[in-house]
Amino acid sequence: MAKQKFFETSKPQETAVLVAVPGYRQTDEQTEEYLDELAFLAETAGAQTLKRFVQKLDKPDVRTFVGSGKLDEIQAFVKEHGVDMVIFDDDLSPSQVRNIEREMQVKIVDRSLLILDIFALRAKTAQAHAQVEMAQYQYLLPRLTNLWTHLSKQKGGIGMKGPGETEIETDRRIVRDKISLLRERLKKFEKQNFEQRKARAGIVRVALVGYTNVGKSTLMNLLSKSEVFAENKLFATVDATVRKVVLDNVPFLLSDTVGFIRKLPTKLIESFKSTLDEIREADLLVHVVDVSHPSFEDHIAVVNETLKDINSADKPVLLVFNKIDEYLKQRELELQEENQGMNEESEHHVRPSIEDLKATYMAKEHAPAMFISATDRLNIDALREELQRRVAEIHYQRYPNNV
Ligand SMILES: Nc1nc2c(ncn2[C@@H]2O[C@H](COP(=O)(O)OP(=O)(O)OP(=O)(O)O)[C@@H](O)[C@H]2O)c(=O)[nH]1
Ligand SMILES: [Mg+2]
Repeated sequence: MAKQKFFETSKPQETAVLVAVPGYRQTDEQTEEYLDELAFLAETAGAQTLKRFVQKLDKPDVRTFVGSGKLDEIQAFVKEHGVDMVIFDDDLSPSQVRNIEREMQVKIVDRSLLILDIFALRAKTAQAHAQVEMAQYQYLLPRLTNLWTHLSKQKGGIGMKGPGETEIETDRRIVRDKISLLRERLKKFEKQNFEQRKARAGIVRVALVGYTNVGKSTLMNLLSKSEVFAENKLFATVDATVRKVVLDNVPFLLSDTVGFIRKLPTKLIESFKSTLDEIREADLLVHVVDVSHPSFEDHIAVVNETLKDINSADKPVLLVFNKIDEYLKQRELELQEENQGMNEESEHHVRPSIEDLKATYMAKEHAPAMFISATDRLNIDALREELQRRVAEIHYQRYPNNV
């Protein structure tokens, strides 16, 4: 494993261009933000973004996703700069991939493939590896093309770290066999998980959920004094981690889970069944939000939608706004700019104070919302207290006599 990592990082960085086809209702600001996120995903996977292409269309082109004029424009740039891959902000149909590949003769990567690639890099346990591999095979099955096979052998790199080049080049039947084999392996893991969960029966379970890169693992480490990998990249965590935490004599299990992201197909998330089970079986969800992110409200909506998709929308939630250190820093800058009259003509405005935000969210959710900084340890005691209060409540509801 370590050896392979070393090999990957020592490779020259791959280059990419990004392509988005926003509908007419999407604002330019949103499009830019979404592309920022896609560039961050590409960077996490190890590719440097050289240019972004945007084409506003009612609906993506059925054949080639973008119109033929745009395709020519992209191709000219790709040729001129020797770009390694074209990354699309949406999922492409197998035939779209084939058509675009035929024209461009470079790697075509869509959003799911990029995310799967990051998952493959990040998976640590045998179970997570098997889950990612399963998702990759399912993704690849309808997309096995000659060019793909050819390129993967030649180039390797992003989108090609998949289930091994040798398998891709063989026919679909072998891939299908591989899928059934993995399914059997995953079943065994699930049986083990089930046994583990039986052993944990009775103890209150809390799951950290949220958009990717919001600070779930950092908070997990802080609350459970463990050492889960946290880093400023997307999807640092792919495996579920569970730790026992005791707050003022009240024990509970805390689990860290894979982050959510917009446009993540539920089918793809579904292959992370063990992580999702941690969420589905939790008594309380701690929804962590990166309040310093300009689109944090969109992120909250994405997480709520995803929770709905995995049938976990009706669970009690404690909303935790993290990174207030960064939020306050940004606000300070905005206030300074305002005082200096620097942003009169721009639409830039100062974000609300933490107190105002708190009032808004508490009114909206009818429940306490916490505002913390996991790295600067701000309001962590208050969070611990609230967490303990909520856990104790659940515990006593379940065991009324055990006071
Ligand atoms: N400024 C600031 N940064 C933070 C805070 N909490 C976490 N971070 C940083 O945010 C980045 C992401 O943190 P993680 O804990 O890996 O986030 P995560 O939600 O587990 O991310 P995934 O596992 O990728 O979904 C890291 O660089 C952290 O150091 C905070 O309170 N303030
Ligand atoms: Mg994490």
